[in-house]
Amino acid sequence: SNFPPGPVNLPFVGSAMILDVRNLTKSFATLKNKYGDIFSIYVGSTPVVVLNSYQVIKEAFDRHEFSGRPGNFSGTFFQKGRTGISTTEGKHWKVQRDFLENYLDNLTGAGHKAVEEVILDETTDLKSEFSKHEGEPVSVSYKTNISILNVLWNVVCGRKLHSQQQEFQTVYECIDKITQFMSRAAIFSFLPVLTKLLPESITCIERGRYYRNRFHEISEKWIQEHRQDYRGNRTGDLQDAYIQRINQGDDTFSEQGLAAMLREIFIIGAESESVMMRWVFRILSCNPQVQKKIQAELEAVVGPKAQVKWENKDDLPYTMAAIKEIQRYADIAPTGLMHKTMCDVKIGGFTLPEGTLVMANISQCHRDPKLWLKPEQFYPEHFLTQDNTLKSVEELPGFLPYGIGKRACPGAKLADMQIFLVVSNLLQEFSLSMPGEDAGVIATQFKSGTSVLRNPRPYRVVINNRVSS
Ligand code: HEM
Repeated sequence: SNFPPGPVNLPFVGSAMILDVRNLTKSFATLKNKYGDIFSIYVGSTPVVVLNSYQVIKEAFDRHEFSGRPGNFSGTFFQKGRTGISTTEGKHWKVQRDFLENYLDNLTGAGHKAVEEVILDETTDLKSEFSKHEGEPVSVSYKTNISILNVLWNVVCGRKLHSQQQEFQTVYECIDKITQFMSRAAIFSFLPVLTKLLPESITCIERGRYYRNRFHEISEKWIQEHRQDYRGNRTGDLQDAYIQRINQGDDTFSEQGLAAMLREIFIIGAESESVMMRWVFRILSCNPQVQKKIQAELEAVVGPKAQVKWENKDDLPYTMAAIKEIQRYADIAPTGLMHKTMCDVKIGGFTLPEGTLVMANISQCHRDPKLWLKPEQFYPEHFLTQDNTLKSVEELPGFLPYGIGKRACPGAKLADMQIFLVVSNLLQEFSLSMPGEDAGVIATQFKSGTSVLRNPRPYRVVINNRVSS
């Protein structure tokens, strides 16, 4: 009876008639004006509570009571059930998540040199690929995806794969097809009956299942190979560290759990990084003045030839501000992943029963005129103080590219490091521009959806060597 208010719930379609499903955040803005920061909508017959301001999102997601996860169709489909981190909750989720978070914190913290070397190595390969196509309009996705996959491969398997190798190509194809399928299938979480009613040509479930099964076989094969290599005294990569926990008999650690974690890293991690890099290249190529400022700063601080290192970031406030502004402006996960209440909870004067689905309107935070001077524009100065130093996290409420609280992305530091090293080292050598016929409109392919990443509209970029041009 004390449930958050919202628009009318119609049989079968829920609130769909009044929501613009291709631009959910626009509909949420209208509903926020009518109902306030906390309201509810119905997706099919399922109520979903939507949180619409930084304050309520932070208040909720910092609390364990909001750390549940619904067993949604896409997540459980690709994992063949609820396993790993993103689809589990309670003790299993906490232990598995702590393991990944600690592992990645160590990797990107004091001992970050090893992973930095791997990223820099990939950046060098990327630069030589770009050199081959100087002056031509090119699509950068495939090339950047190779370096993203190779870095993740190194983290989990301790080795690099050549992009020409069959195994690499198979993994690439599986990730591509599975993520495409999951984004299309998000609606089945709320209307599972559609999987029975619609023909395969629309649901594509058979195809999704085929790639899902192939990826399961591959992840299980990696573990068998690692097991055969492992002598109990090597803690080089993530699999070694995880196998050590299995051998110790630690609760919730198993080969199946490791396989699920590997799939999650490659599906959630690689795809998020890939989408973010697509925005990086698009936004930078449309903003030559910002590139010039980054290049001037790099030249003054690091010099024209020396490789930019992670430790340089503290002396490069403008470069860091531009990268953060890309993350805000791109707003790749407008509603993040859905949460669920673990018990009956109270928030903002409302009562949410145990098991209520909760969605954060992250776009609202990234576009809030109370938090950002020019919310609809790309403006790196959002992240700088008046003295041109980088603002601290405390000065940036509403900046949530990785979510917030108990479920915030455990891969954030690794992704930040990779974006910084790629952007800074590339811009030192190259400038990015738009092909002549490109009008420079920065737009999304689809405005937004539920648990779906926002991609930029397909584009090409011209890469010019700064010395030769
Ligand atoms: C630019 C890159 C990335 C972005 C923007 C991003 C963003 C996000 C967001 C918004 C969430 C949902 C948070 C929530 O549920 O409230 C999330 C969850 C997650 N991310 Fe990332 N992510 C990125 C890269 C990565 C990488 C590289 C990895 C792994 C190495 C990773 C692994 C995960 C996992 C396992 C979860 C689920 C956490 C949980 O349920 O406790 N992500 N990410």
